[in-house]
Amino acid sequence: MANIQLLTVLGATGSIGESTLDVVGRHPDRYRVFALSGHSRIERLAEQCRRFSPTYAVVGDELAAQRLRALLVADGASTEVLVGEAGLVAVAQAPEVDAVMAAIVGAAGLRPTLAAARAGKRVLLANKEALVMSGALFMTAVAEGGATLLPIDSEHNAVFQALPAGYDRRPTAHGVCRVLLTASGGPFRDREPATLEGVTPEEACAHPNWSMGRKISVDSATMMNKGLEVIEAHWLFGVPADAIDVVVHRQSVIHSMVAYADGSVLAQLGNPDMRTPIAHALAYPDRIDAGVAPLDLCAIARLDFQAPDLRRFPCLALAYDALRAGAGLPAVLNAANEIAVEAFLNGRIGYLDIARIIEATMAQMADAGDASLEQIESVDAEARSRAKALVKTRETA
Ligand SMILES: NC(=O)C1=CN([C@@H]2O[C@H](COP(=O)(O)OP(=O)(O)OC[C@H]3O[C@@H](n4cnc5c(N)ncnc54)[C@H](OP(=O)(O)O)[C@@H]3O)[C@@H](O)[C@H]2O)C=CC1
Ligand SMILES: CC(=O)[C@@H](O)[C@H](O)COP(=O)(O)O
Ligand SMILES: [Mn+2]
Repeated sequence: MANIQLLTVLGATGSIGESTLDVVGRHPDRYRVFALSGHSRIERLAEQCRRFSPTYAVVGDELAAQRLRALLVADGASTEVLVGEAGLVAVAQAPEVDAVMAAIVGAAGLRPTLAAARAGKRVLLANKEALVMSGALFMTAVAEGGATLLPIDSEHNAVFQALPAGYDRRPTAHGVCRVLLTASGGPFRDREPATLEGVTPEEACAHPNWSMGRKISVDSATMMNKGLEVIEAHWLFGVPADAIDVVVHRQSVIHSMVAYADGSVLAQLGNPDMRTPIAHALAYPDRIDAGVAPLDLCAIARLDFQAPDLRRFPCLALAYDALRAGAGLPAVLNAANEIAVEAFLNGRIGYLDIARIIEATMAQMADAGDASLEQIESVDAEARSRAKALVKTRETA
């Protein structure tokens, strides 16, 4: 029997957080929860505290902390409530913690995830934006902190499973030629761009295969999600942009592939349920029950593949551009995307404005650097402010 692992779940109230707690709840003999974090869903966080009795819960501000404390006192719970980024960093790097699930959405997760890496934790990385923003710095933190980095993103978890044991980010040394990331194509994969001007946030969030938070659902619709994943794959596996392909595979059954020098292509398959990569990373190298139904290939019957249409999905091309440009451009891309997606979800701009705003922000910040965390955060702040100004011009257009 493995030792009991003590876990911090950052972003516990979200889609990945809930799936993580579902898997953890199936294995009380393997996992205990040290800390949970939430942001707006305070009642849900209180319910999770009731179920998992963490030592700490973290929320964004003092008002939310007061609400949570009142709910916990009514339950007679002993969970202590911490506040803000300092609280997130504290529970990510606490000496007692073995593993940190990094499942906050967006740049808000950067500092706590970096703290977990620097403290040498087993980092279960869902928060792809943190890695996209700070790639070189983040991978240095993992190496210097002695952390174990395990990908949760379904494609990267699949690639990790298809790579040889002991893979050390040197593709040619291991006979790895290409990484093939599969993409569902999202809800608009069969639509002509000219028909997308007036699509609503609800339509964009209606992913054909996965149930996810709203930000990543819009990213899947624009295929910026795949663009972020190309950059994520570059940093995780040391593969250059030219050796990372995107293959549209509408069934989301093959989660990604690795092509080798001898012509072999290794794939990982499974039902589209995030509890599989979560359970894989939690238990690695063991295998545990994730509560996921077995894959029925005969019922699925066929698997389709096609090349992505970059005219239909300009965000994917912008992400390749940012990766090839290097330095701070991925952080600019990410920040502009976060602002544009939020504006779209709030009904302030149209769907097609998302790519236009990102492209214009990147053009304005072609010299952005990434030499330090402070520089990355200042690039992030400047890109947000420029993207917000562009949102204003499109709002009134
Ligand atoms: N969902 C999925 O299947 C997949 C997700 N990912 C990645 O995982 C991450 C999480 O995605 P997902 O679970 O879908 O997102 P959700 O929106 O469902 O959850 C996000 C989590 O982050 C919290 N949060 C939001 N804003 C802040 C903030 N400013 N400070 C601190 N915490 C905050 C939310 O709290 P609250 O809800 O209380 O407001 C929630 O716990 C993303 O980076 C996404 O790209 C990767 C692969 C698959
Ligand atoms: C589940 C997961 O990992 C998501 O990132 C998923 O990949 C979204 O699907 P597409 O981006 O392929 O539409
Ligand atoms: Mn993914």
